[in-house]
Amino acid sequence: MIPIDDSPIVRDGKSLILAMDHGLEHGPVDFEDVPEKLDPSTVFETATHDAVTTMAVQKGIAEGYYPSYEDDVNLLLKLNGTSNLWMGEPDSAVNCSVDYAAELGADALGFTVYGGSNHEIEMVEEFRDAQEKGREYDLPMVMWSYPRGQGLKNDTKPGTISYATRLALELGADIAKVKYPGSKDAMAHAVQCAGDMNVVMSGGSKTSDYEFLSTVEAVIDAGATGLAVGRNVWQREDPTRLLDALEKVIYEEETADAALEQTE
Ligand SMILES: O=P(O)(O)OC[C@H]1O[C@](O)(COP(=O)(O)O)[C@@H](O)[C@@H]1O
Repeated sequence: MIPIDDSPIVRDGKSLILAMDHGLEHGPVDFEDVPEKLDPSTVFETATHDAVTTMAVQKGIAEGYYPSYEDDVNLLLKLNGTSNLWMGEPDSAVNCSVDYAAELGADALGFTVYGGSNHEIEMVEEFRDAQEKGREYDLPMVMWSYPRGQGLKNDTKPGTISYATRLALELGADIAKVKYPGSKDAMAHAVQCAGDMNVVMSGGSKTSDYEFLSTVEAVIDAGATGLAVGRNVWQREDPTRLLDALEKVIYEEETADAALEQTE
């Protein structure tokens, strides 16, 4: 773990990572209700909001669109990723080198590790190479720490999420991105297992404003340092309004109710 409070992807100790790698991970299905968002520029525009500390994309999106936004958006280059067409045990191809991510202007790196998969050993070794190379550029490493595989029937169980944050700490991540384990207490334990490393919650599929903000409130109360979110922001008709509210809950530690009231 390196000190990351001065990193551009951290604001007052917190982070809001806007993720838009879904075209690879899930396919065009996530854009069915918002076809205009198939144009990555629309999501880069959303990422210019002050609440967003960085935007996470794959190499092709960074190459094609980041040059127009490099003054206004911090780039998190997701180094690996897999399509939903892959039917084997969870695995993720390394799609971009750290050198090339740095050349593209990355401020941070992202890497998925599916602990518990039959491919865990190779993924962890690939993570090792990326993490150590990233240190040469002072690039913080965000681990998408997603225990998943044949042996894991429930990948959001409290014990599993606590294992996910601990695994990220021990392998040298600077931020662990994990699923919500279902309660504030379980999240607090996952944060405790991470030591001094930052922990952010993964957004998940779109829910109501109140439901989403209440979960974020619980996560911040539990000591997590923010969010890595995609669909719950850019699938909304008015992402700016939700980001205004998220800004209040994450950085000002306001309640979901207060944040919603102020952004109506
Ligand atoms: O593997 P899963 O659970 O389907 O989700 C993967 C997606 O979730 C994210 O980690 C976060 O995005 P969401 O907030 O939309 O869930 C993306 O980076 C990624 O594409």
